[in-house]
Amino acid sequence: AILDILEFPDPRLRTRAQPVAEVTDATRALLADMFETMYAAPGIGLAATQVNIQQRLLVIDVSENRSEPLVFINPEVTVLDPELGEYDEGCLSVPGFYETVQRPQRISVTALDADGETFTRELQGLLAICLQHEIDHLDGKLFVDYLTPLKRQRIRRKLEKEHRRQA
Ligand SMILES: O=C(O)C[C@@H](Cc1ccccc1)C(=O)SCC(=O)c1ccccc1
Ligand SMILES: [Zn+2]
Repeated sequence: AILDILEFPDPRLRTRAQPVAEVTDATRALLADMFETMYAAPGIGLAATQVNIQQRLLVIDVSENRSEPLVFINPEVTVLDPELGEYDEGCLSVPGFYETVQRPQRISVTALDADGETFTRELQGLLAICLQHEIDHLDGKLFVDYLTPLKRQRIRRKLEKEHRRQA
């Protein structure tokens, strides 16, 4: 099913998600809905917080032909190279805005997969950037938090106006 994506400044986007205690069939059903929702948006990532599920799980597919789905449950990141890279990030919860954000370029991640198996993987480039963006969502953080207060306020005002118009 395609799930509703919460939009900034919805306060529910600011909650800190809880660790997944056990990966069950219900977890896998949620992951399937999140992939369907992400591909339909379209997006290259989606965190459970964005669909108002406060669990530490996320999906990513940065491949050109949308054929490399990745699942990260209870992800833990360590920075391998502190050098920062810039990328014009977008966010399905902040539709229509792309802003430059700096993040570490090379990281290692340890997480559970959809079978509940632990894995560790080194990531770089867009995949590393996207994973950090998704983990921020699980911590109640949005990419607009890295912008100046003035830019963030302008984006909030434009989206609030859009939401009023749709009401
Ligand atoms: O809100 C999200 O988490 C999804 C977001 C992920 C992301 C994009 C860029 C940098 C970091 C994280 C998006 O997917 S926004 C849409 C987007 O970037 C895109 C959509 C279709 C094709 C390619 C990119
Ligand atoms: Zn986002």
